[in-house]
Amino acid sequence: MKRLGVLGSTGSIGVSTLEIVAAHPDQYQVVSLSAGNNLKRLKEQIQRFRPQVVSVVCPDAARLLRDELGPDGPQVTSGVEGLIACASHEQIDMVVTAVVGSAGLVPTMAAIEAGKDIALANKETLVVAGSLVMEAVARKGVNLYPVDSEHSAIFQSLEGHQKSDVRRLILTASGGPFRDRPMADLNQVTLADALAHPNWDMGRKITIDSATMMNKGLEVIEARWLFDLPAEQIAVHIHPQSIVHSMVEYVDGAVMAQLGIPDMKTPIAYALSYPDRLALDLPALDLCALKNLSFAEPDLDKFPCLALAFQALAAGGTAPAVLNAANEIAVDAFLREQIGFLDIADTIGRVLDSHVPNALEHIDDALRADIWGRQQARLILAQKS
Ligand SMILES: NC(=O)C1=CN([C@@H]2O[C@H](COP(=O)(O)OP(=O)(O)OC[C@H]3O[C@@H](n4cnc5c(N)ncnc54)[C@H](OP(=O)(O)O)[C@@H]3O)[C@@H](O)[C@H]2O)C=CC1
Ligand SMILES: CC(=O)[C@@H](O)[C@H](O)COP(=O)(O)O
Ligand SMILES: [Mn+2]
Repeated sequence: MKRLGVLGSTGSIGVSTLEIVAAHPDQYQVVSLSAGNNLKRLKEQIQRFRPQVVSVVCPDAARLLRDELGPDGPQVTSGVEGLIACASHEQIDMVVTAVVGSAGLVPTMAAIEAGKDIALANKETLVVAGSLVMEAVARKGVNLYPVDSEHSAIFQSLEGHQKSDVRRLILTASGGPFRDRPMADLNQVTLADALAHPNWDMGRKITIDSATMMNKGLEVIEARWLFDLPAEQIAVHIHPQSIVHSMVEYVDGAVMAQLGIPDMKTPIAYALSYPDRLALDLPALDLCALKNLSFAEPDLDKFPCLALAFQALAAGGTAPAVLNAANEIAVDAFLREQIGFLDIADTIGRVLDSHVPNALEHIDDALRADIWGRQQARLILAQKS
């Protein structure tokens, strides 16, 4: 029996994780659940999974929930302290980090410091402080398994091989909803257009990241830290079908890939059950029905966010944390329909260009850069309105 903490249980990854748990009650038990503001869904999950501790963002919501659940309910916590409590409860073996954004960093670090294994969906954690997170993982001797589909594919394609034999990692990208739109049209696209991902059903923030291709930029930085390889050995290929989830090219020319239907349950389950495989009730990949699997270089002029991510990775130190912070603010403004699609990349580029990176020696350096990047992005957005 593996005992789980699920951070971000009310979101897309969180719900898929709990569906896997529900299908394998003899193998997984839920110790903690953390939500943001979706109390209705959290209450349903509490009924179903009977956790010992839960957290929500607002203290007022926590008070209401505590009153409603009564003395027989779980411990109800809130804010960052609540996330930390859900990440480090003594009975937890593994924490699934499915919170969105840099809010995932502090609880993920708390889980690592408490000796928990990590199933990492929250890519922003590695973007903001990858070197520090991976140093903590090594120091505490815990396991960190990727949930992100591309990184799970690379993890699987690396099994049984040596890092020194890798020529490059090839991350596949769908290209998002605007892959085939002329660049000149991108100033007119709507929120609804950007939320219409061609292949994946995901939360709103990552769906916009896919439309700008910042998602792939964040994933390049995530791969750099997860697999300890420099940016020069990480390539991105547009693969519209999202069937080949990513690849590893070896020095002898062999290319190892992982294929599957685009459903996050497969990589989530592998992170939960590694090195075993869980039986999942998913449709098989119908190889004979695949008429075309294509690959192409990304267009960095049309998708400047991807270039900005490479720029931040090359700058190092606090630059990726600033890139991520500016992206979170700009995407939030786009989701509120306060800015246009092209304003996202413009804002991030201007924030990044005004940043002089500092060294990342402590988690506080990353958190300070995160705050600074948010402030700068808000200033730029205020000038736009
Ligand atoms: N969805 C996918 O297929 C994939 C997602 N990922 C990554 O996984 C992470 C989660 O993505 P996804 O599930 O799509 O996102 P969702 O938006 O669907 O879910 C996010 C979860 O985090 C909670 N949350 C949001 N903000 C906060 C906060 N400040 N403090 C605490 N909790 C918060 C939400 O709570 P509530 O809803 O209750 O407000 C929700 O439970 C992201 O980092 C994403 O990049 C990676 C690969 C694929
Ligand atoms: C499912 C997953 O891992 C997402 O990160 C997905 O890859 C997004 O698709 P894009 O390739 O369009 O960014
Ligand atoms: Mn991904």
